[in-house]
Amino acid sequence: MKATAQALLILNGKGASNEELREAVYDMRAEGIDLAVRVTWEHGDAERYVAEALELGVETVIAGGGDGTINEVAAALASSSVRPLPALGILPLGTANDFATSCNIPLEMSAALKLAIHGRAADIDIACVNDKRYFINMATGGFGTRITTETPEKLKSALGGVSYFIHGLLRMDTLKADRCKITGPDFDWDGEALVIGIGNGRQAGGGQEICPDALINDGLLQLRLLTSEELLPSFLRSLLDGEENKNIISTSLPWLEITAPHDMTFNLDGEPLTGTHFRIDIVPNALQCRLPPHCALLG
Ligand SMILES: Nc1ncnc2c1ncn2[C@@H]1O[C@H](COP(=O)(O)OP(=O)(O)OP(=O)(O)O)[C@@H](O)[C@H]1O
Ligand SMILES: [Mg+2]
Repeated sequence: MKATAQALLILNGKGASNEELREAVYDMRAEGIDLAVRVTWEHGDAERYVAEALELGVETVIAGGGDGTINEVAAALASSSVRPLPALGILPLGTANDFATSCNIPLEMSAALKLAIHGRAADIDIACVNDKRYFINMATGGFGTRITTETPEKLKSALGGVSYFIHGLLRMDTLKADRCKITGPDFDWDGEALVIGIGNGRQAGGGQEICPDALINDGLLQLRLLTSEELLPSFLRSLLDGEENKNIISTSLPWLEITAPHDMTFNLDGEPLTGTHFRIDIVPNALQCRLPPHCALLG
């Protein structure tokens, strides 16, 4: 008979040398938890390990990494037809950890691993893009996109989440508005957008609350648009002051479509997708995720 693991941890190779994690894994095993660990080297590895986890029939698949790693694991689970699906656990080991932080998941390894294995699983939504890609946290276009795709690896590891913000400010000269059309149920907008945030979760770019009203279990996406009549410095100021800004359009929708005359790049949980047409649908209750009882993103 095949031995079954209770949990499989899919660890982004960038976090493989973390000693605190190693101890937390050994402690968990000492408690009798059958916890297997797999380490990724590049994009695509996580998907194969999710397939292995489904084959093993584990109760929990744990994504150890940043938003990109959570994205790969969540997408592989959401696109599977296996039922029941294992629950998703999260170990924050990325640079910004926007999803984990906004879900109040502890950053300390042993507490995070305990939650990932023993925590209560809540139904959560995921967003599907063009029927093939997914995001669990946020899709950003415009300014935010350039920040996250162009922040050099070295700056990222030296400064952590703050580096996105600083680097973004340094590159303000390269900022261009994207002309596009956005439609959804009872929603129609056409114009120049500086920043487009589509949130299942709330924050991106290392702690910036782009979609402050988003919930991960309401069956909706919060769309926030900064139109280009606004100058960026005053936008940043209004973000800091929490003021209402007349050039920010905000609405919540179960789906939306974006079309642009030229290629636009969206960042899906920090990983880029370029095209001229994006159809984004929320998939309600697509996954079960082990979250703290005080998770701010559960409605
Ligand atoms: N061993 C590895 N070394 C470097 N990159 C890897 C490795 N394994 C996977 N990757 C890549 O890492 C990216 C995901 O990184 P992830 O988002 O988890 O961390 P991060 O970007 O540092 O954190 P955050 O998104 O929270 O800022 C994916 O593009 C994936 O292909
Ligand atoms: Mg990332």
